[in-house]
Amino acid sequence: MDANAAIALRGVSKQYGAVHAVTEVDLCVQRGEIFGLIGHNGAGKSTLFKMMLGLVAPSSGEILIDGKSISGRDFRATRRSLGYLPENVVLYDNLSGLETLQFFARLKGAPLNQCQPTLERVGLGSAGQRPLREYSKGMRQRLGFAQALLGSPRVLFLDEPSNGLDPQAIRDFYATLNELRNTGVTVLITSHILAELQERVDRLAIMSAGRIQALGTVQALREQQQAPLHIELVLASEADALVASPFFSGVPGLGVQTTAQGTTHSLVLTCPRASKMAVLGLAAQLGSRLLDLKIQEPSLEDVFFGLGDASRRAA
Ligand SMILES: Nc1ncnc2c1ncn2[C@@H]1O[C@H](COP(=O)(O)OP(=O)(O)OP(=O)(O)O)[C@@H](O)[C@H]1O
Repeated sequence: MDANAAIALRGVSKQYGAVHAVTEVDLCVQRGEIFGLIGHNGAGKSTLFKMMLGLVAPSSGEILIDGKSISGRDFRATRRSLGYLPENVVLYDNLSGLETLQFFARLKGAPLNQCQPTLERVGLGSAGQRPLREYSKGMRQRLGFAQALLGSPRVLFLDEPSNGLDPQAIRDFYATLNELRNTGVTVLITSHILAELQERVDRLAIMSAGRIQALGTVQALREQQQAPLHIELVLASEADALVASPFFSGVPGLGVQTTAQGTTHSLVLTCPRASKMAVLGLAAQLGSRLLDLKIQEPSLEDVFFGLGDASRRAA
C-alpha cells in the first residue's frame, strides 16, 4: 500500500445487509492524477466514493487519503482538504447562488471571500444574485461544482459532474480540472458518458458488481483486452472485387466489410492488434488503388462492452 499516494485502498468492502455493494477493492491514485471510475448502475461507484470521503464506513479494508486513515483521529483535518460533488446535490431554491456558496463555505470552514471568485470560475459570476429557482439544470450543476471547489481541496470527488452540462460547459469544466491537476490536485470522477472520459482521464477503473474488473490507461485497457482496431481503406476501384479476391485471406482473424458512398468504396477491416502491421504491409501493395487509410483505435465503450456481460449488469 503506497502511503505517499493521494488515495490508497486495500481490501475495501461494503455490505448493506445481504447486498455486497463493494468487494475487496485495491486501488492507488497518485497525486495530480485525473482518475475515472466507470461501471453499470449499481456497480458500487458512489459507495466507493462515500467510503473514501469518510461518509460511509467500510465493512472491511483500509483507506488512506493523503497518507491518513479515514478511521483515524486526524481525518477530520484531512476531510477539509477534500471536495465532493454528489450525484444529486441538494440546493435551496430560495437562496441565491452566492448565498448558497456562502452557506457551504461556512459548513466547510472555507473563507467567505472565495465565494464570488469561485462563482466566476464556473461561469456563474453574473448569476450570483439570482435565486436558484431561476437556475437551469446546467447552472445548478455548475453551482454544485463550485461548492466542491470551496476551500481549495487537494482531492476532488466528482460523481457524474457533467450531468446536464452543454458541450461548451463540458469543455470549460475539463479545462478547470486540467488547471487544478497542474497544481497537484487529484481528481476522481465518475461518468456514464464514456466518450467524454476517454480523452480526459489519466487512468481509469472499470467496476462491475462491486469489484474492479480492469484498471489502467485507456490504451493499456485496449491492449489488455486485445480490443480489435478498425482500419478503413478508401479505394479507387470497387472494393467488392478485392473482398472476393484472396488479398487479405492470409491475415488471421480479420473481419472485412465493404461500404460505398457515392463513387467512393471502402473496405473496413476489423483487425486484431497483432495483425496490424501485416494489414498495413498488404495495404501498401495496393499502390495507387489506395486513396486513403484511416486507423481507428477501439473506443472506451468498445473496451467496456468487451469485458462481457458483467460490465453491463444493472443492479
Ligand atoms: N444505503 C444503502 N442501503 C442499501 N443498499 C445500498 C445503499 N446504497 C447503495 N446500495 C446498493 O449498493 C449497490 C451499489 O450502489 P452504488 O450507488 O454504489 O452504485 P453506483 O455504481 O454508484 O450506481 P449508479 O451508476 O446507478 O449511480 C447497489 O446494489 C445499491 O442498491
